[in-house]
Amino acid sequence: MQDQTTAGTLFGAMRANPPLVQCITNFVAMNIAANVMLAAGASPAMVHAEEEAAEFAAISAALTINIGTLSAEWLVGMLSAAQSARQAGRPWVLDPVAHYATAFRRRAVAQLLDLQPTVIRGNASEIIALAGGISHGQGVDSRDPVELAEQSARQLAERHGCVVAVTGVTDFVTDGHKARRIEGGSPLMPQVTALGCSLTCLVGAFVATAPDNPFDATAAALAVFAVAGEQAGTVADGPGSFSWRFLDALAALDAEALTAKARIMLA
Ligand SMILES: Nc1ncnc2c1ncn2[C@@H]1O[C@H](COP(=O)(O)OP(=O)(O)OP(=O)(O)O)[C@@H](O)[C@H]1O
Ligand SMILES: Cc1ncsc1CCO
Ligand SMILES: [Mg+2]
Repeated sequence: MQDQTTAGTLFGAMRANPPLVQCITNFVAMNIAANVMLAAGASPAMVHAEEEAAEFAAISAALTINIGTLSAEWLVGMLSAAQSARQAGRPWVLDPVAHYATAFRRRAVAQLLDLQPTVIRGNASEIIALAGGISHGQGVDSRDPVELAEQSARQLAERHGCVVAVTGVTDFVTDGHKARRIEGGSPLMPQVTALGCSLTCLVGAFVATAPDNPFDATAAALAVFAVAGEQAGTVADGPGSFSWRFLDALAALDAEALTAKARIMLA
């Protein structure tokens, strides 16, 4: 029950003081991720240009970087923003979308990892490949179960001194020592594009709220998605209505309901 209470408390604190989160995400995710952040109670800003990304990171409470639709220009902005966040002592979250697919992405992720993300959030195929394992991912879509990525996540967390979250049917989060599984969500979630990217932004909002406790902050963000996703899934007719019902469920969720409904298990 302690983890559920912590998640509820962090959610309440985040909503009471909406953090400014700089989200460098992809063209597909930008709109849905901003709406997810607003519904959850955070304050997102999609700022990526190389001319201003670093300056903006210095005034943001957290930064999130997602390489979904990477270009050379965007990569310059990402690297300078991550450097700036580090210098300012702010947490930052990496979403290594399909990093295994091309040499350009692999190089970009290696450069970003050198800048020590606070949290890495990916699907199972991304996390397995990032730890050096053989994954079956196809483009941005996972083709591996979360259970197979758990050991990779623990290795990555130890190697990079960060929190690693793997999402899928049951999510997994670890800091290399402790670990939790978060149950919930809906099979409709992977049918709607960019919900994982949106979750990465929400992890940014939670680590902004609890920068000294990225493990519990990440678990809380995963629990918010698990509870809202499960609620939306029970009433949705398909991916279209799931999309708006999920936003409504997020907006209606509060700290008490999260504490009562979150299923965060020791792993
Ligand atoms: N089959 C499933 N059942 C329940 N929840 C799921 C399922 N698949 C994914 N989710 C949930 O969907 C959310 C997004 O996770 P997912 O692993 O699909 O991210 P992703 O592959 O990075 O997505 P994208 O790249 O489209 O943004 C998480 O909250 C996760 O728990
Ligand atoms: C579909 C898609 N293509 C690049 S990024 C993205 C969003 C899901 O990761
Ligand atoms: Mg993804």
